[in-house]
Amino acid sequence: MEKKINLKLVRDHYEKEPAEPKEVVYDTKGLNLWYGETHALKNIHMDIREKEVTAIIGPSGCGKSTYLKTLNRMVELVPTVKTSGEITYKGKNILDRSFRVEDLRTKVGMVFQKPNPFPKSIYENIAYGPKIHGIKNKKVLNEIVEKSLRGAFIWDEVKDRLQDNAYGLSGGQQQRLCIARCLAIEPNVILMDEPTSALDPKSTLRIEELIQELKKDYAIVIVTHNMQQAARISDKTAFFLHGEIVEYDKTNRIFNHPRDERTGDYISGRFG
Ligand SMILES: Nc1ncnc2c1ncn2[C@@H]1O[C@H](COP(=O)(O)OP(=O)(O)OP(=O)(O)O)[C@@H](O)[C@H]1O
Repeated sequence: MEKKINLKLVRDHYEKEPAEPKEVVYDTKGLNLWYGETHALKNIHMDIREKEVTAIIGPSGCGKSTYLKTLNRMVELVPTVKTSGEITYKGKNILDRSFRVEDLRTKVGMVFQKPNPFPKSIYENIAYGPKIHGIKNKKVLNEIVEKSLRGAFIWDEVKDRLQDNAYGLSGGQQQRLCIARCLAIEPNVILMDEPTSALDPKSTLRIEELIQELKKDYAIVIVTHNMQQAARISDKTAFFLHGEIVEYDKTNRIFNHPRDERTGDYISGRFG
């Protein structure tokens, strides 16, 4: 017997899927990157949107960190690096030599695997960036420090010890301090390279909660080896393998209905 399709149900289903209204912050088109002879990124196409968490997953050496460091041009610190293709940030090609890297660094903050506070007071860690950008007024600096520490969920823990050295904080606190340091420059994007891999489960959970808050205001790109973390906190996931993107889609889709067998094998732990 012929099975009738209920068109109303089909329409309702698609209408529930919101169109993508969010602005594209980064658009990567045909990006290739070489470290000398090593072809580390191959024909990458990927857009990154505001107010979303984009996770990058894949086995060791597949190019995740390289891609992240290309987004703020940190990768150029390696002298043998060559690129082709383009990455536009708000419509401008950041790989173009005429694009001033300083302009990018004020809009794009980065958090690393190991917390890396400066060997200075908690207060100075936050005030440092704004001071470099010319803010001298003590009252304004105080406000920025408080707002940034509050934004990174760490104000209550440090408000009575702002002049203490940041090295006296726990690892999880140091990582939230580093996130607060990013917020102080009022970025649009926060890049995170395995930000919880050096933290205990409780501190990890706090950072994950913080990421969920931050995405209301920022585009967040996170490299993670932790599949549960990617599934819990990201809106979109890109699966990298041998320098290529195998699949890039909504996180739900990647984890529940991957289109490529290799994606399914990786997320279910069959390799990597
Ligand atoms: N500074 C460098 N000089 C030469 N080759 C490099 C350099 N950094 C990375 N590579 C190479 O580029 C490829 C991608 O490395 P990348 O660090 O981006 O991978 P990854 O997916 O982030 O790995 P992991 O999960 O282990 O951090 C690897 O083959 C790596 O050996």
